[in-house]
Amino acid sequence: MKTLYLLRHAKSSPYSPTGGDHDRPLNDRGRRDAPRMGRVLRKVDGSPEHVLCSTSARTRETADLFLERCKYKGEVDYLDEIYEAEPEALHRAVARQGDADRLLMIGHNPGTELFLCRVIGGPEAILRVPTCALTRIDFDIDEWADIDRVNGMLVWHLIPAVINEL
Ligand SMILES: O=C(O)[C@H](O)COP(=O)(O)O
Repeated sequence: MKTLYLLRHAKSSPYSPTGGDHDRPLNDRGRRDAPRMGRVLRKVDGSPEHVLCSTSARTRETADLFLERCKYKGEVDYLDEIYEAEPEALHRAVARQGDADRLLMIGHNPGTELFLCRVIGGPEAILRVPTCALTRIDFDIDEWADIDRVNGMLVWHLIPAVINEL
């Protein structure tokens, strides 16, 4: 079995030090939510085995805060192809992964939401993915390349608005 965790970056600031979208950092809410969600993953399931992350500043900052609290000690693959990606590109990035059974991918909307809805076999917009939402999907497969073969099973879907009330 393979487990995929999808994390949309935490809330970002509209202001970029360079003027470019790629360089926009998180805002205060995002910096508060990302470590809280990392702690939740550590408590619920433990740390992932491997991490894929978009190269943007907001996803990198989310990864730093989330993974520190999650106590993840491995490598992070920062991939340009995840930045503002279509769901097909996210699918390709996951499908070529190797041995890790528990993979975390940190990306953007609308791609993350569309990809999630597709892999669980639902219509588009069956689930809303706000910033810093974290979702676990299990696949009854031995290789990530077989991700097309079965629908993923939605195990849980956590959003900061709920987590922050606990
Ligand atoms: O996930 C997203 O919607 C894009 O990365 C844009 O980010 P933003 O909604 O924080 O501006």
